[in-house]
Parts: sequence; structure tokens; C-alpha cells
Amino acid sequence: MDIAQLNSLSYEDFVDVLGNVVERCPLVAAAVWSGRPFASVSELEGRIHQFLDSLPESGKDGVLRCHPDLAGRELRSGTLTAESQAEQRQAGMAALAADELSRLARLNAQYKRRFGFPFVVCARLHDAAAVMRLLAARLGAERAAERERALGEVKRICGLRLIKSHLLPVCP
Ligand SMILES: NC(=O)NC1=NC(=O)NC1=O
Repeated sequence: MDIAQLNSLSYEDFVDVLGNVVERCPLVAAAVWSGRPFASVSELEGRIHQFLDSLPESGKDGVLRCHPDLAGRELRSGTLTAESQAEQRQAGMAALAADELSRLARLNAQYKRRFGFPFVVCARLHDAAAVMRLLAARLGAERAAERERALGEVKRICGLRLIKSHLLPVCP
């Protein structure tokens, strides 16, 4: 699908196509539909970023809270979205040893207690060791800075999902 076809979609079809570029937040696609026609998918991506940045802190926290834990119960129960499933598997989350799994679960729980939202990273860009290192390092961050850092990861995940949907050129 090219940008002209995207611009011609009803908001229902637009949300069908783009509803999960931000994990479990179809509101984002539904909101940016108002901004069509987009000159390019990069412009669309920019509108998504603007929408996310415009949210109040509670809204940003809400977006983050829609993200499933890495190697969490949803990966184990097979209830992840297709995108998350592929991303987490690529980062080696389905192949962790028992001790790595329990360390990750402990760090995730510690992170959630501290920040009130889950640790979010663009899993496709890291392997399991890097994920652990990032999580341990970010535990010490200040809350407002960590919220922005996590939202940056949501934007990276969104960009890769736009590429996967053949909408965003590989080298934007
Ligand atoms: N908590 C997370 O970071 N989750 C995820 N990151 C991804 O890239 N895919 C996920 O499901």
C-alpha cells in the first residue's frame, strides 16, 4: 500500500491497517487520521510522534502500560500481538535460560514498582543480554527522564512496524 492509498482509507480501514503501530493503542492511528492527506509515510510517522509527545504524563504512562513485559506472562501464554510476538522472539526472549528469566522478571517487577509503567525497549534492536543491561541501567533513572526515554523506544518500535507494513521506506 502506498501513501496515496493510505490517504484514501476510511478511518475504520486506516485503524485496521495502522491500529497496532503503537502497541495496543489504536487511538493513536484513529487520532492521526484527521491529519490526512500525508505527503509521505515519514510525515505520518512525524504526526504519530507529535500526538504521543502532546499527551499529558498520564497519557504517556497509559501508552507505556499497554506494552507487554519482555519475556512476561503474555509471551508464555501466547497472547501477545503478532508484532510483539515476533519482536520478542527476535530479541531471544523465548529462549532465555531459567536463571535469566527469573532475573528479568525480578528486574521488570522492580522497574514497575519504581516507575509505575513497564520497561519498554525496541526489542528488534537488541539481544537478550543487551535488554538485561539496559533494564538494569535504566532502573536508576529519574522518572520524567525515563518516561521520555521509554516513549522514544515506543517511537522506534512504531517506525519498525511501519517499515514491516511496507509503508515506511527502509532508510527513511
Ligand atoms: N516491554 C517491551 O519493551 N515490549 C516490547 N518491545 C518490543 O519491541 N516489542 C514488545 O512487545
